[in-house]
Amino acid sequence: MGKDVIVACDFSSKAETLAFLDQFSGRKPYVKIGMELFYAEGPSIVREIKARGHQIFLDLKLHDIPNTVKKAMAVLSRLDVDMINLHAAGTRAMMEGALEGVTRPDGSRPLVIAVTQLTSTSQTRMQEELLIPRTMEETVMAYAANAAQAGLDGVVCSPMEAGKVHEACGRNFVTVTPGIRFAEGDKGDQVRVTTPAQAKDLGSDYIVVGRPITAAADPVAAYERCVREFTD
Ligand SMILES: O=C(O)c1cc(=O)[nH]c(=O)n1[C@@H]1O[C@H](COP(=O)(O)O)[C@@H](O)[C@H]1O
Repeated sequence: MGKDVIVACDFSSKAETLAFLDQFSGRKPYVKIGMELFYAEGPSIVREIKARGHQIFLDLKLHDIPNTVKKAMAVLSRLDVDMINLHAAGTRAMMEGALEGVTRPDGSRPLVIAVTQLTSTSQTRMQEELLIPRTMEETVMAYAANAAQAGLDGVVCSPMEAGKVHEACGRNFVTVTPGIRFAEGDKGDQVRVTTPAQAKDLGSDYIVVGRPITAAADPVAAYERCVREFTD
């Protein structure tokens, strides 16, 4: 399962995104389309990038009452994406609704994964601002257990928690891990951060990498460095 680098295409226009992807010439990186690009361009950007031969993680982080999420997922299921996410904090009922909604009439569906605690959240902020009186690891593990119980395929977490998630939920339960920086890189707003090589050693299935690739002087070289560090 996995062992791939997903490139977060956090751009605000189709033109910028396609120009970015064109630099990869023959290569077809796994692409994440998030809120910025989806809100700017709508479903057509998903179809266009899919038609170019990329696998797509649609990252809209749904979080609402179960019925609303189920209906939204049913609409999104018409897009041929490979992975889609929602917030585990929406509870098991919401996650079960999402799974039902995203399953197409022929039984097929993308991988459905739940965001546990954002990689930009520290344990201190989680405890003091979100009033969750547990350790980060306990919280991520509890959310992962809920996601597994709801029938989801995996979670978004930091590489630091990936090993424990696999121990508790099984090797096939997918860990998708943002918060990736090169050793010399700037953390920016990320808090729970590792390098691609550390993510590999910690057992992540997929790493999600945005600015270390998109803002690099040579994005293709940065992508290739991620692939080398994560998969070699
Ligand atoms: O669901 C996500 O993809 C996600 C979850 C999370 O906990 N942390 C996180 O950074 N992300 C996304 O992963 C990407 C990370 O981007 P960079 O920080 O630029 O590498 C962004 O598109 C975030 O929206």
